[in-house]
Amino acid sequence: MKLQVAIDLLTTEAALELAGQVAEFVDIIELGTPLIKAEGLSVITAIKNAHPDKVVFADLKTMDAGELEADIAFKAGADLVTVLGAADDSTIAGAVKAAKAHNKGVVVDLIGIEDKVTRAKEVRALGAKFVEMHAGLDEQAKPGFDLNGLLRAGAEARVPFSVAGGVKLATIGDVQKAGADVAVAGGAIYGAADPALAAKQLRAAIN
Ligand SMILES: O=C([C@H](O)CO)[C@H](O)[C@H](O)COP(=O)(O)O
Repeated sequence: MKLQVAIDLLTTEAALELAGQVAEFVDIIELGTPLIKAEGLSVITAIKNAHPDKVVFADLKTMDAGELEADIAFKAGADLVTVLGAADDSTIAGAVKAAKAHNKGVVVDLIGIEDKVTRAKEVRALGAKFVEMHAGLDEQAKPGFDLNGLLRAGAEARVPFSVAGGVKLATIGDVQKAGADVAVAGGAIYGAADPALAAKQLRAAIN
């Protein structure tokens, strides 16, 4: 299973610093949606230039204009971009078209989708490289939230998937047992007192 760090910080400077601390322990570096909104596509270029050997994941959460949005992110240096599962099939197909043109990939984020299993199969057929079983920061903050629903959906869908939703040291083993291809950890790394140690421990837990 691969490890993806989600950088939900707000400046390129802070993102570069965090990426520098944790890159050796992760496979994929995600530029979070708030970071891309704050800094623009230039943050993608800055991270790719600093870490050309890593997969750079631009969490665009595209909802429309799939081909156009994916194209500009790939041109900026992204290897993977996200499109929302709630988007029209034509939006997802458009992003996949751009990915094929650049030899890159589209990840479909199933945040907010009720029937994640059905939609996962549909978007995989449209050409998604993998789907993200995702509970966002707001959903995680609701009382009683846990990862189990995401893990069940991932195991049931039988398509390549990642899990994102507050994954931490105590839960990353469950993500791996569920058969995920990628575990995403944001707050567990960037919110830690020692992000490098947190990333190292997450990596060690899945090796
Ligand atoms: O995608 C995310 C969220 O929507 C804000 O951009 C997070 O990066 C993702 O949820 C992973 O972060 P954690 O949940 O803090 O692990």
